[in-house]
Amino acid sequence: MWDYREFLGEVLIDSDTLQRRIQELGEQISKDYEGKKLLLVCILRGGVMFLTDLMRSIRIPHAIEFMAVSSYGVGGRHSSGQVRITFDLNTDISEWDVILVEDIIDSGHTLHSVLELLSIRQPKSLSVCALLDKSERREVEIPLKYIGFEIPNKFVFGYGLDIDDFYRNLPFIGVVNLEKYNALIHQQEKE
Ligand SMILES: O=P(O)(O)OC[C@H]1O[C@H](OP(=O)(O)OP(=O)(O)O)[C@H](O)[C@@H]1O
Ligand SMILES: Nc1nc2[nH]cnc2c(=O)[nH]1
Ligand SMILES: [Mg+2]
Repeated sequence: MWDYREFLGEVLIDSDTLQRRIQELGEQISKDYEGKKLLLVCILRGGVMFLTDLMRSIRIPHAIEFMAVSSYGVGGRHSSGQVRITFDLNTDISEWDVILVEDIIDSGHTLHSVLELLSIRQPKSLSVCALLDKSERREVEIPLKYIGFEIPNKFVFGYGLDIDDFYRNLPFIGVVNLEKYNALIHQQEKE
C-alpha cells in the first residue's frame, strides 16, 4: 500500500477541529439524555473511531452496541441502495433510548434501512448522530439529530473512513485525489 500523502488532495478537517466538535456533541447529548437509558449503536466499521471519541465526551452513564451493514461492497465508491445486515445487535432495544452513531451520511440508503429495521423493534426513542453529512448526494431523506460537519461532494477518507479498506486509522478527514489514487492502482496492476 501507499503512503496517504501520495493521493491526499487536502486535509478537509484536522484532528483538533474534529476533537473540538466531538466534545460539543458529547456535551449536547449529555444534556439531552440526562436521566435516560442511553444506548449508542455504532455502525461498523466506519463509525468506530467516532464512537470511541464520542463516548469519552459523554458525561452520563450509557451503554454501547455494534451492528454491521454493507452497502458499498469491497472497493465500491457508490451506494447500490442494497443494504445487507452482516452483524446484528445483541441487545433488546425496547427499553432504551437509542442513538445511531455513523461516520458519514452520503446517499442515505444505509441509515434509511437501519432506521427502518430498528424502529420495528420499538426502542423508547431512535435518533441519529453522524459525524459527516454529505447532503448534496442525498437520495433518501434522513432525520439527523446531531451532525458534526456538513461536507462537500468529495470522496473523503481517514478517521474511520476507508479507501479500499485501508487508511481508517488516520486522525483527520482527508479528500482523496482520485486521479492520483487511480493512477497508483493502474500502475500496481501493470506490475
Ligand atoms: O449514505 P450512504 O450512501 O448509504 O453511505 C454511507 C455509508 O457508507 C459507509 O459505509 P461502508 O458501506 O463503506 O462500510 P464501512 O463503514 O465498513 O466502510 C459509511 O460508513 C456509511 O455507513
Ligand atoms: N470512505 C468513504 N466512504 C464513504 N461512504 C459514503 N461516502 C463516503 C466517502 O466519502 N468516503
Ligand atoms: Mg467504506
